[in-house]
Amino acid sequence: MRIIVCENYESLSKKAAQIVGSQMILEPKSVLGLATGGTPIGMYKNLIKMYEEGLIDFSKIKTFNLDEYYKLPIDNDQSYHYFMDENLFNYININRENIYIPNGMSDDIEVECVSYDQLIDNNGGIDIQVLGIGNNAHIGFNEPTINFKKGTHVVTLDESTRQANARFFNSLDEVPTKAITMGTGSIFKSKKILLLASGQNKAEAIYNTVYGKITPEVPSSILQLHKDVIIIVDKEAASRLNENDYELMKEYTKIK
Ligand SMILES: N[C@@H]1[C@@H](O)[C@H](O)[C@@H](COP(=O)(O)O)O[C@@H]1O
Repeated sequence: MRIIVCENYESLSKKAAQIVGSQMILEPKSVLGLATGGTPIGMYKNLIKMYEEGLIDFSKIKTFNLDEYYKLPIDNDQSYHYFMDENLFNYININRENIYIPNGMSDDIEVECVSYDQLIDNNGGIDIQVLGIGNNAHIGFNEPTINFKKGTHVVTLDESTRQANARFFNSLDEVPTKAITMGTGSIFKSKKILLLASGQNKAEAIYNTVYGKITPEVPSSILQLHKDVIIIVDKEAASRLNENDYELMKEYTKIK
């Protein structure tokens, strides 16, 4: 596990985009695993900027998103399909056929789950998976539970997750109660994992991710066993980590 602590959210976002961008430059046919939530928005802004400057090209890139709400129409402005269009896909030269997001509207959700994992495998697996983290240490929508789920599945959202995500909806009642998510197993199979966290409210989840017991009650703790994980956090999210365990990236605050 490599931990990079950035001065603030802005430098964290730049650093994350540089890591994803360098993967794309080295392998223009990369398969990217993408995340939603507030945290990766800054990284997406930086990737769009890098694309506009001609540094990176999405024409041969494939993307797989982690999750989607269950039975929320994709044209709803809170769906993750909508989020991805608004925050990345509408501004880059990605081929729409290369975008994969779980279909929470599927009439046969079991088939949807199995085929999503097969699609990832058939495309050679994910080269770099971007993750945010919930306050309760969920990754994707893998909530704290009694066993790590292997593949893509439907999950009932924790009340705390619904409350945290209610800020994007008009009211808590509108937040779906279920979601479809890649399993911790599907996430773990990614060749490289980039976990992003910003703010004091993520400090405990990051502490438990790095030092905690590996348990499905802290879904992100499984990352301790992965061979290539980079955690990028700002100072607030890193506030409970031991300084000897991380690299401080002061210089990234100076990049324009
Ligand atoms: N399913 C997403 C997660 O993938 C994300 O990591 C989490 C944290 O979101 P935020 O970055 O807004 O704190 O929110 C949602 O629950």
